[in-house]
Amino acid sequence: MTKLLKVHGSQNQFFILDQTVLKQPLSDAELKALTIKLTDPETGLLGGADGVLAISQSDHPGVLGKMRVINADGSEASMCGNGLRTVARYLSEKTGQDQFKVETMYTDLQVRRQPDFAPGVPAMAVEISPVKFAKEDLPFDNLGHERLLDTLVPEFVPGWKFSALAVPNPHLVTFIKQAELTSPVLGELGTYLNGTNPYFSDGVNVNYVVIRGENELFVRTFERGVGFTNACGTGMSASSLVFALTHPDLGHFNQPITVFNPGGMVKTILHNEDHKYWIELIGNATETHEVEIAEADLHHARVDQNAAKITETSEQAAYMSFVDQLPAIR
Ligand SMILES: N[C@@H](CCC[C@H](N)C(=O)O)C(=O)O
Repeated sequence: MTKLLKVHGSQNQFFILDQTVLKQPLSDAELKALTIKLTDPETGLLGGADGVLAISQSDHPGVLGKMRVINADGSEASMCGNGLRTVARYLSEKTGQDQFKVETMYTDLQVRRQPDFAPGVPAMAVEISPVKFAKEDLPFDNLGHERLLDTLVPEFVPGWKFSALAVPNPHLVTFIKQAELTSPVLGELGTYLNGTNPYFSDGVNVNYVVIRGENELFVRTFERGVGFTNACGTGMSASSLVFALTHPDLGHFNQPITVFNPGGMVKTILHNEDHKYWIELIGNATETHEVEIAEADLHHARVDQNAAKITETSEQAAYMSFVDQLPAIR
């Protein structure tokens, strides 16, 4: 039997699959098929998830493992901030190390264990980088701009300003009013830019941001390959940076920024070193269930609830106590 973990960062939910413990690692096609099946809210396990985080060995010196991010629709993302925290915790507990690097699609990222966010809520800090604004790095096209930074884009929503950045997965950030958080426009724009469209050929994660005060935001994200999620770690990191660049009176570098989201809260810290931006993302890394399943079932994307042995941890109860004491997160 093989063990999968059901995990979340701000209730952005994933299954962790450690390919290094399998007799035969899943091929890319098997991984895609398994992800689509496992994450489906109807046919998946435990109500599905937003993606699968697959861990394999890294051959980079001093790096403890490699993380691949497979979105619920089977597409692959270059990074996942909430997911990286949970993979970092898993590798930390597997190896007994508290500070190390994890390989991701484009770069090796620093991670480190943090004091618990709240009683029973383990936390990790992860590096989000590199950060790029050029249109080729997202990519986007046909907008008449080389980059978007608080730029009116009437093609998206008349009167709304947008910023575009890769961290390194692609993000759009727009500041909206609290009352607009429930507008149908949010889902319509996310769906449009992640379907066939002349602007973002590879799709884009769309972050709707409400400024709550000094160093304080609320972010709702429509994720590429998924749809609306409870939270997006790279999205909250990208939104924090755009906040400080466009509202320097309210958003500050080198100080914790509190970012509320529909699934909870994280902290971000913005850095500008040698003219390069990077962001520290700090938040929970919660393991809610262990799933024991036959390796053959993983290879054949058979995720029958009855054929898997599922054990719940006590961590979700602790996480919900933490969320319950947060100021309104909607
Ligand atoms: N939820 C993630 C981002 C996952 C990838 C995203 N859907 C993409 O395709 O870029 C996060 O926490 O960063």
